[in-house]
Parts: sequence; structure tokens; C-alpha cells
Amino acid sequence: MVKIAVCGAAGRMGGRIIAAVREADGVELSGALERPGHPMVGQDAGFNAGLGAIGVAISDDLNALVAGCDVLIDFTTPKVSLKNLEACALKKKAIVIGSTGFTPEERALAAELAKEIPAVLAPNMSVGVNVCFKILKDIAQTLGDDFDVEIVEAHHKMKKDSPSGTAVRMGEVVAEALGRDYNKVANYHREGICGERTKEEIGMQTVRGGDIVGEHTVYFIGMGERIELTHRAMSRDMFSRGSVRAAQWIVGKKPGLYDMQDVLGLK
Ligand SMILES: NC(=O)C1=CN([C@@H]2O[C@H](COP(=O)(O)OP(=O)(O)OC[C@H]3O[C@@H](n4cnc5c(N)ncnc54)[C@H](O)[C@@H]3O)[C@@H](O)[C@H]2O)C=CC1
Ligand SMILES: O=C(O)C1=N[C@H](C(=O)O)C[C@H](O)C1
Repeated sequence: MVKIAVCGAAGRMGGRIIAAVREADGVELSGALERPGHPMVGQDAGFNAGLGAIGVAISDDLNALVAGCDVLIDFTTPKVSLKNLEACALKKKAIVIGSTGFTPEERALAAELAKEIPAVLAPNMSVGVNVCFKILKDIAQTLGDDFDVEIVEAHHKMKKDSPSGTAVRMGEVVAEALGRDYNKVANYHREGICGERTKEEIGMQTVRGGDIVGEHTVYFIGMGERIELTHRAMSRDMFSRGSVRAAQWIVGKKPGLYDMQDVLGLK
């Protein structure tokens, strides 16, 4: 039985992950964590999961929570996730991180810390998006430089980071397939007389509003034809089920930084 602790327990994802743990076989919820001072600290973790009382109180004691689990699932913020990664490394516990908005420097720190423990870091834990990551590489390589690439993502009005981690990863996959450096060719901002589009750039556009769960479209725009690859999430439950699947997979693996394509065997 894999013991899973959930960090960000009062969050939009935290509640769904707690529900997914309770529904899954072979795992149990060993703890739920929230930031110190959060109003739900001390309350039953089941309430945010829509389950009623499940007998697990939300704690703010990170070290105790890590000590009591086999793996921590963390959907919070990059800075919090890095602290949790450090805490898990100290206690040799596995971690699954879904947080997005990492800077390249923060991603490098995560990779360094993951030399001590097995860790999954993935901007999107749905099967569908990870299949998209796989086929985007083939589409980009096949079409080559004659098609302009633009990525548009849309999310709910509460999302704090932009563009989404999923959109960035899609851009990275396409850039790598085309022999480009994503950080050099990503274009996040077009305003005023900005000149003609260059062949190499990858346009990154963001839509925020309402309760959109998560939508991503990659456009391959040629002269006279266009290919569009779109993924639409209608529920957070495929992210939460994916995170539990990652948690079951990562326990016992060799130290290192893995992603959801490793978990799903898509590499
Ligand atoms: N990888 C994936 O498949 C997905 C990733 N995400 C990402 O997950 C992150 C969280 O998303 P949401 O749940 O919508 O956000 P949210 O804001 O609803 O939840 C985050 C929770 O973390 C808590 N938190 C903050 N500091 C903490 C600390 N020090 N210790 C414990 N808890 C702390 C907050 O109080 C909050 O309850 C975002 O970065 C989002 O982009 C969201 C959905 C899917
Ligand atoms: O914040 C969200 O909600 C989501 N964030 C992830 C991202 O930034 O890619 C994944 C998903 O799109 C939902």
C-alpha cells in the first residue's frame, strides 16, 4: 500500500487529488498539508474533496507529513515545491510535482535536488496532453520550417502563471524538433508596429477567463493550409488521476527527475 501525502490540500487540485487517492486501489492518504495560517489547517481534508469527513486533518507541519508518507504529491507554486523537494530529499522520500511557472533556474535547482530522490515534475498529468507532446514532435519534424508555429492557451481567471506550463512544454517540444532554442524564439508579446513575423519564432498567446479548466491549441500555419492540434480539459480529474498514477509509479525508482511521459511509457 503506497502512502501518499498531498500538499496544497485546500486548493483546486489538492481537493481533486485527495478524492483520486481515496478512489484508487493500492494507495492510502497518509496526510494533507496546507500553508501555515491557512484557515483550513486543522479541518478535515475530505471537505475540500467533496467527500465529507475522512478522518485526515489538514496539517501545516511539512516535516511530519513527509516522515509519514512514501511519496508527496505537490500542486502549489514553484517556490513551495522546491522547499518540499528539499524536505523530501532530506528524508529520502519520493515526490510528484505538478506546480507550473518554474523559471529555468528553478527547474535546474529541481534537477539538482532530484539527484537525491526519485521525482516526477510534469506541467500536465493528463494522458491526452502527454500524447500531444509525443505527436507534436513528429508533426513539427515532418512539416519542418515551412509552417509557422503559434500556441494559444486558455485557463480560468484564477490562474496565476502565464503562459501555462503545458503551453511552454509544447513550445519546447516543437522548438527542439525544429532545432531551435525555445527561450530564444518564443514570442510572448506583439503590440504596435512590431514588424513582420520571423520564420523561427513561436508565438505564445494567453487567454484568461471564467472557469476554463485548461485548453491548448498548437497551430502549424502554412501558405494555403493549416494544421491545428487542440486539447481541451473538461475536468481536473484527469490531472488528479494522473498524479496518483505518477505517485504509484515513482516509489522505488532510482533517484532522478522524471516527467509524465516516463510514467506513461511514451518515450
Ligand atoms: N501538472 C498538472 O497536471 C496540473 C498543474 N496545475 C498547477 O498546479 C498548481 C496549483 O494549481 P491550483 O490547485 O489550481 O492552485 P490553488 O491556488 O487552487 O492551490 C494551491 C494550494 O497550495 C497551497 N499552498 C500555498 N503555499 C503552501 C505551502 N507552503 N504549503 C502547503 N500548501 C501551500 C495554497 O494555499 C492553495 O490551497 C498551479 O501551478 C497549476 O498551474 C494545475 C492543474 C494540473
Ligand atoms: O492552472 C491550471 O489550472 C492548470 N495548469 C497547468 C499548466 O499551467 O499547464 C495544467 C493545466 O492546463 C491546468
